[in-house]
Amino acid sequence: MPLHFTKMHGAGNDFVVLDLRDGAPPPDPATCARIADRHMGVGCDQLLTVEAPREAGSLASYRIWNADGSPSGQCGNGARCIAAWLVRDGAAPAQGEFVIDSPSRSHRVAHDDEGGFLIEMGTPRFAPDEIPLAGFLQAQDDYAVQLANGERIEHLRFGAVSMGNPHAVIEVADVDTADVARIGPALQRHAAFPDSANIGFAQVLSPGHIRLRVFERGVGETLACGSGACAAVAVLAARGRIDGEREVAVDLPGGRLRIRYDRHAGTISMGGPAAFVFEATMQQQGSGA
Ligand SMILES: N[C@H](CCC[C@H](N)C(=O)O)C(=O)O
Repeated sequence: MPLHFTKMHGAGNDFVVLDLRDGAPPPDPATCARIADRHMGVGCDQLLTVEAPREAGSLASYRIWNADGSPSGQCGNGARCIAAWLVRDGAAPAQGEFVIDSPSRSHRVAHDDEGGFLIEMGTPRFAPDEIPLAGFLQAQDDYAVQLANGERIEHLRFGAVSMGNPHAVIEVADVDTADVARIGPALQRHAAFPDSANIGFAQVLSPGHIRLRVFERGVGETLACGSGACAAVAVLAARGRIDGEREVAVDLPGGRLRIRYDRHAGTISMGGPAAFVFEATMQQQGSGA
């Protein structure tokens, strides 16, 4: 049965969006992975489904599957693309605010003045059992684990937080030379992260400006990670390395996201772009594809 989809991206983090508001079941994880495959399928970092609202006052809900078929509780760039998709569909207002809900919480959405969206991303959770982070009882600004690096053992320091999905944040002197491809998967596989994690590598340029690269759970390094940008600001603000009270510019390889951490309310909001790339219909691949 042909499958209609919309290809979108948020700062280069790309998505296949399916409209399942009629109640049709989402593709199983193996089919999600086949759709996400950049050679045998459409190709995307995540697959997003638009579904009926789960919370009162919400216009729609969305769910998230990574390129390997694994589900996630949050996708910041995906939230902006779902918002843009609903506005273009006429299901959300072209001005003013509205609410959508992800697997982890409801999100108030507003239009920004650059054609993108501001998304309330919720409260960062630092307690180890909320991340989850194993082997630590109390929330810390700084954790340390040992990683095997060939014959050597290296000590890695990081911050950790949940934005509805698990994140580690490693502060580096220069994101361009950070060993993302080795340290990212090694820390994901560490016993400290029983559900794996998205691994951010953050370089502080000033109290209001950071650079970030993210090795995402279920994908690998992406051009941008919205929840990762929120996680980096939360961890760095908790350490006093940036001024979370004002808007922080987070420059990722695919573009800039604007993050504000209201320490009094304890909530984080994210602003950034959402782009449509194409609409298409794919033949549902049978077995052997
Ligand atoms: N890989 C993430 C989901 C997508 C997050 C990212 N694309 C974003 O914009 O937040 C996870 O497994 O938790």
